Amino acid sequence: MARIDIENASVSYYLRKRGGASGLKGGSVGAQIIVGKRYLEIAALRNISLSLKDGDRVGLVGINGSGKSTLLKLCAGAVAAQSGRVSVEGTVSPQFALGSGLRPELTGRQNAELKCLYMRVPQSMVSRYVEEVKELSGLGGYFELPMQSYSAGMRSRLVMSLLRLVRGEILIMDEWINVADPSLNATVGGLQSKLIERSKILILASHSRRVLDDWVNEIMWIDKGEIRDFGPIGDVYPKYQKWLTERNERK
Ligand SMILES: Nc1ncnc2c1ncn2[C@@H]1O[C@H](COP(=O)(O)OP(=O)(O)OP(=O)(O)O)[C@@H](O)[C@H]1O
Repeated sequence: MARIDIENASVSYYLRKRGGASGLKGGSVGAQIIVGKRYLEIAALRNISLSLKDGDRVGLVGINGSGKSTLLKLCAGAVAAQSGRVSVEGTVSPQFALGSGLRPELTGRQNAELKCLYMRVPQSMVSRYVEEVKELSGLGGYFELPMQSYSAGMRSRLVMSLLRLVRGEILIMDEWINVADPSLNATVGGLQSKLIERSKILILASHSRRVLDDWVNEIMWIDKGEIRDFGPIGDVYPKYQKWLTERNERK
């Protein structure tokens, strides 16, 4: 049984203030910037409440900077709420930031081993998983060379293949991964589908209606760090789309 219960949670990022406050007034995207004496506060999420249980498949929509990734991070325990309550039952497997923490001086294999550590892969399964990452990546001998010797496409192959390390009951995805190389696309797509089918709760942020239609049944619309609407995809998505169109016309 997996559950996510969030009550009235707010998350802000704090930045040290440099220079004056002029020019910091709102743009058309992003959270409100609150100017303090020494710090700037970016109020990324404000009073969020939600309750998810087994079988829930939720898509997050919202324009750039509305707070989708921050909400995913909150559910994954990667950021803390400054106020409110967050309770998560079940193993969480974030798919976001697969490429973060990789080190160019290490080989593909060493990076995959390091990633196993970050993603809490049980020790007994590490060598099998690393071999599977190697197989998936198609990098062959390059898997044993430092990542700094890879081409951009080879690096992205390594990152995509790390998807094999994602496990858990609660699957948290920041965008569906589409790979530039068609020879890897079907494999990565298949891997993502399998992960979703096995998960108990799915939260997927995406700007693509097609991806959302395929995988979620409910939509949460986030705007300036607040939940603007939450419900069946057929109800909420058209409202969001209409709002987007009107917003673009006003520009
Ligand atoms: N590490 C950070 N430090 C400071 N501010 C941040 C940080 N991460 C996000 N923010 C700010 O928090 C707000 C919400 O950002 P978030 O990344 O959650 O939005 P998003 O909806 O996922 O955006 P996008 O669709 O562009 O990926 C934005 O105003 C952003 O500038």
